[in-house]
Amino acid sequence: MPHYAIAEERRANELRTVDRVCLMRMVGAVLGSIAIAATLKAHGHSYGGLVWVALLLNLALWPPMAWWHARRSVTPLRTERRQWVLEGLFAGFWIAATGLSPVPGTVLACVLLAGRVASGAWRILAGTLLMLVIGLVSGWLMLGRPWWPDLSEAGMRICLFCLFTHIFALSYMLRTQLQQLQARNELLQRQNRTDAGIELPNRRYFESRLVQAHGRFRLYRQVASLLLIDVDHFKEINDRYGHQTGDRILGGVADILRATVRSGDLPARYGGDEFAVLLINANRLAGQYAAERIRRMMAAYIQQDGAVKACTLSIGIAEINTDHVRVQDWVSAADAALYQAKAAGRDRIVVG
Ligand SMILES: Nc1nc2c(ncn2[C@@H]2O[C@H](COP(=O)(O)OP(=O)(O)OP(=O)(O)O)[C@@H](O)[C@H]2O)c(=O)[nH]1
Repeated sequence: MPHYAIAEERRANELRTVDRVCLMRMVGAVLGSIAIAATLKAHGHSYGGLVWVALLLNLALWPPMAWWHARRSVTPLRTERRQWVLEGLFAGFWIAATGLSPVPGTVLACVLLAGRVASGAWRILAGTLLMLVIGLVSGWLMLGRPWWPDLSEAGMRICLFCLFTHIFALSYMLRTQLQQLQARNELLQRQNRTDAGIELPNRRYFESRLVQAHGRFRLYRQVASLLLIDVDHFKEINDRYGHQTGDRILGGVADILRATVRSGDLPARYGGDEFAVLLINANRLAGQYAAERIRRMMAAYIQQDGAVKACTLSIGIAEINTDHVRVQDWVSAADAALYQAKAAGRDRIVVG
């Protein structure tokens, strides 16, 4: 992937995170404002209207402003983290404004800190806590040291409702994120074991399955056969008809392999113009039938495609046996059979 594409993908990921954070910020701002309003309504007459205006601005302006600022930034996540720290100041102020009342204070602290803890950004968390203390102390002094330890039952209920809703919303968001991460992980795993050109399993994955089949034979004597398949004179096909035609023929071989094997078996691209098939519960005779089917289908495909005059396959087969102490011994046996098929004139099957 070119460098600029990686940078673009990273930015797109960061913007998605900014959107998610903004959503949680809006939820937190609404719930926090409800808890603050419930407390102010009971105690905050001394402040006058200014504190309500500040609350309204904090609720209505801050989340969209923070979102807009982060999205416009060259480094959206870094900007977002700075905003997280700044929010500590706001929360500290509101904890002071609610007279250090423990219940709304807990709601505000939870709304502020839970997301930071979930993201594991410990330095940001430390910065946020510092700002919270600064906001709390300066706000408390500025507002005349309000001290309202008691809260009405109705206020308490509202605050508990806000706390519950926030925990619920955060859990739901984390669950959604986890699901997306799992889906992405599965996609990466699939890509990691697939040959991108022709959508067949790649050699690395194939070899891991060979190891399993070898282990099952040694433990339970479960028989298996390995087919190594090579396109004959493929270099000539490339040279004569061009690489695009060559690629199409390789795609055709892949389709044939996919169509021939049973569900438990595994076809793979072994490298270049070489393919492999692992046949589970198949002895050499079953392997030979499968190989013949593949050769017949290849002949039909070449005739139907019409792009090249002739293109054949050589196939070496090895059924696993007790001489194959290592997996490599089994592969070497199939390789030797393939070599014999080539040496004997190609377009044939040799059972090792
Ligand atoms: N078009 C195309 N060609 C490929 C690809 N991978 C490998 N090749 C070509 O496949 C050819 C393989 O040639 P060899 O295996 O050396 O020999 P061959 O011509 O097939 O002859 P024999 O195997 O001896 O019958 C090389 O020319 C590679 O460049 C691919 O993905 N697409």
